[in-house]
Amino acid sequence: MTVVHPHGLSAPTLTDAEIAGIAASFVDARRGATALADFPGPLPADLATAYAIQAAAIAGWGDEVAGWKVARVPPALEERLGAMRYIGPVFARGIRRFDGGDLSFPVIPGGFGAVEAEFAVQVAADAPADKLDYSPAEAGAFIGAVHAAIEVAGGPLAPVNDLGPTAATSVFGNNTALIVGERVPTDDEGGGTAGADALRAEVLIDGQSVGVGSTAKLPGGIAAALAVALGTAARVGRPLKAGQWVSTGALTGVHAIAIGQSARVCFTGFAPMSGIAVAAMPAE
Ligand SMILES: C=C/C=C(\O)C(=O)O
Repeated sequence: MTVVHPHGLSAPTLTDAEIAGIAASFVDARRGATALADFPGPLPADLATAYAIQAAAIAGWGDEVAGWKVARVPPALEERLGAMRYIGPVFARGIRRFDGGDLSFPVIPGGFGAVEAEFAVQVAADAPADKLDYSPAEAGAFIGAVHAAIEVAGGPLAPVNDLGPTAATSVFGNNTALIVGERVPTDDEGGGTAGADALRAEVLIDGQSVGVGSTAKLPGGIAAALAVALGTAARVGRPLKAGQWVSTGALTGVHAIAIGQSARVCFTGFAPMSGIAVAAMPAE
């Protein structure tokens, strides 16, 4: 497996052989839809090493990166990791448009699966490769549209959430899929987020409410999350492209879901998005 050191980050603290071995384990497990009971090598101590593993796994997976998920670093770990958020790839084959019908949420048996109510931004313009830091105001210029969305989080690594953000970043960012729902109207049909900020989201699992929330749960709001995606994607050598999607973080929490359970994700005034968690199939 090819290992490259992302040019915009500090040098990884694991060897190239360790990075390649861990990435290969993640690619094999995802391809075979088989679970991993533990991290398949030394757990990275820092996000730069986790991104090097993620980059090798992306290269080994072989699908187009069509967007990124942005996730929170738990506040207690922010200082040690030097970040409030991390990102992970959303692959082209993992993006689905909600058409009003029943959904399915793939979960690897024995792995980890979760659903999250999120807003997904469609990127308005190609980002420059050499700009590595963005303010939320600068990021706002890249917002083409905002849609209600569901992140299907998870993957093969069962204890991913206990192991923390370096594990989640390494294992494809702990993302399985992104379901893009209705577009949120804005006054100018451009890049404003006021329409999204006014909405409330709720997630129900097996008919029971497990969380309510809004963009008030996103520190700095949608534009701040997008700023992290813009900067970090450039740092790992994959600057955002027009048309890509960025899911901007959990509005109501990370809601674990087991195969056979149902989830319903509701945004104020929008048609609910409902589906069942199903066993992920091995990739062809
Ligand atoms: C399991 C993933 C976590 C997120 O997606 C988040 O914090 O938004």
